[in-house]
Amino acid sequence: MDTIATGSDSGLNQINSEIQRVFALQRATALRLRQSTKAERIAKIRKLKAALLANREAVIAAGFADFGKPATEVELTEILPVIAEANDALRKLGGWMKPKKVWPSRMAVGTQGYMQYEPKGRVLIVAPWNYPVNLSLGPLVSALAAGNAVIIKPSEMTPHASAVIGKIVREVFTEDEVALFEGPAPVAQALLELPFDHIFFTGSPAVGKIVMAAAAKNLTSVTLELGGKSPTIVDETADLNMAAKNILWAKFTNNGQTCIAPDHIYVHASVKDEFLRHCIAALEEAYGKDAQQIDSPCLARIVNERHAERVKALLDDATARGARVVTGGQVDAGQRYIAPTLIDGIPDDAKIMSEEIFGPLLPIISFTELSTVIARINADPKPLALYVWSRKQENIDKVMQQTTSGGACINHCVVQFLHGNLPFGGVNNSGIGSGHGHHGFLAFSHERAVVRGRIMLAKMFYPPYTGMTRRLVNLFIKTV
Ligand SMILES: NC(=O)c1ccc[n+]([C@@H]2O[C@H](COP(=O)([O-])OP(=O)(O)OC[C@H]3O[C@@H](n4cnc5c(N)ncnc54)[C@H](O)[C@@H]3O)[C@@H](O)[C@H]2O)c1
Repeated sequence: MDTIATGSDSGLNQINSEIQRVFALQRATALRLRQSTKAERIAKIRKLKAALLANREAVIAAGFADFGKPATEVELTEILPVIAEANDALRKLGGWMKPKKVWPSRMAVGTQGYMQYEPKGRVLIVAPWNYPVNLSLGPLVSALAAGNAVIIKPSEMTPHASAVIGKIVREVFTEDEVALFEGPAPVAQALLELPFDHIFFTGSPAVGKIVMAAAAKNLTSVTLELGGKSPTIVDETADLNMAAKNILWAKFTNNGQTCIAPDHIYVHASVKDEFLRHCIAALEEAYGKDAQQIDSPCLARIVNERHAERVKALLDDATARGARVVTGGQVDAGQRYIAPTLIDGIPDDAKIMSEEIFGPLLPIISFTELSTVIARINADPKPLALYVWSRKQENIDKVMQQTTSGGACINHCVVQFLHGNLPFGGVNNSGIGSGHGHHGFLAFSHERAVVRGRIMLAKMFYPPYTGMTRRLVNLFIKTV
């Protein structure tokens, strides 16, 4: 599929007919997979895992070729999460697949009820570029665990990663089981016209809306894993050294191009200077002093020129409006490099305060009243993640009870993604539904409600309706 040039109308027509052919082919497979056993699904996940490990060096090379990503970071953020997802499914799939019995409710006395987990059928996974392997193959594990036929559309922005993902998929699966179509947005749009049984999309809220609108035409269910601005709060009681190190690790891994990276920091005014000193020390320890950082082997690059310009424009806009660069700020357009940058004194109307940054810029905003921070967070679209650093339970409770976000960490950042027993997802603008572990299995399954009749109490309500029927209904209304 990747050999077809998608830039021309004829290329797009060709890929469109390929998409239709594979989608039609997957119909029979999806029907057959309804009866797939635990052993069959496990065999597929094992093969996928083995192929990923066998292609480990190629994945590392792709990460470097696409955006200069350090090998350790590729292993930590691209390979390890998929292996963890696969191992979790391998260990627990039997339990997940087993029908779950429920007690009869009062209205259903005399019956036996259970939930049966069925594969949704033919599912589409659309992935972004920032963790291309993790966010294609992670959901693929869940889709296979649930017994689906799958089409994957990776991002066109990381072509080397897409090529490796395609190679792995073709090594392990026949196209009726799992197929992959590379290409730009029109390829995704051609896929979105098809009546898939589920779409699992990871990307921006703007494209998420396009996906949901397209899905609505076929009443296809969606999981939308989106982005946004994830706020981080550091109060006056926080362990500033630990907070600085952890926040900067979470922010500058992948050069800030992480959906759950701390987007901006609210720090209590009384500890701001000390926190900044810890941040500068932590940056120097991780990447060297300001001018040396460009040569650090631990910093990835911005994915392409367009994004490098977008991030630089956010920085320029903020400084033009009076913001101060605390550290960083160096730009090397040729290398798509922007230094890890802390910015202070940003006016509220700066673009960086409303757009998802998705790059190595970290605004630091001081506060004196926690309630004003909470009000600001609640005035913005609901974030994907929220982080609070504090040793005061009252403050933690206040933040956790008065705000919302897809996920949250207290005295930690980003590890909610790695916690396989928690649902990973957003809320409204940052996403709909969730993935990972059992929640990923459920996203790709239909939870079918089944009732088996035993004692036929419903006959009390059969017509012809008599005074007795009416009295029984009234009795139920009072007692149910
Ligand atoms: N919630 C999460 O798990 C998560 C993870 C990673 C990234 N993200 C978010 O993803 C965004 C960055 O990734 P991106 O730039 O690749 O996102 P994107 O929305 O631009 O693209 C995602 C996918 O959608 C496709 N696409 C682009 N335009 C389309 C269109 N008009 N119609 C149909 N499909 C289209 C792309 O080809 C790509 O495969 C950020 O907002 C980030 O926060 C979220």
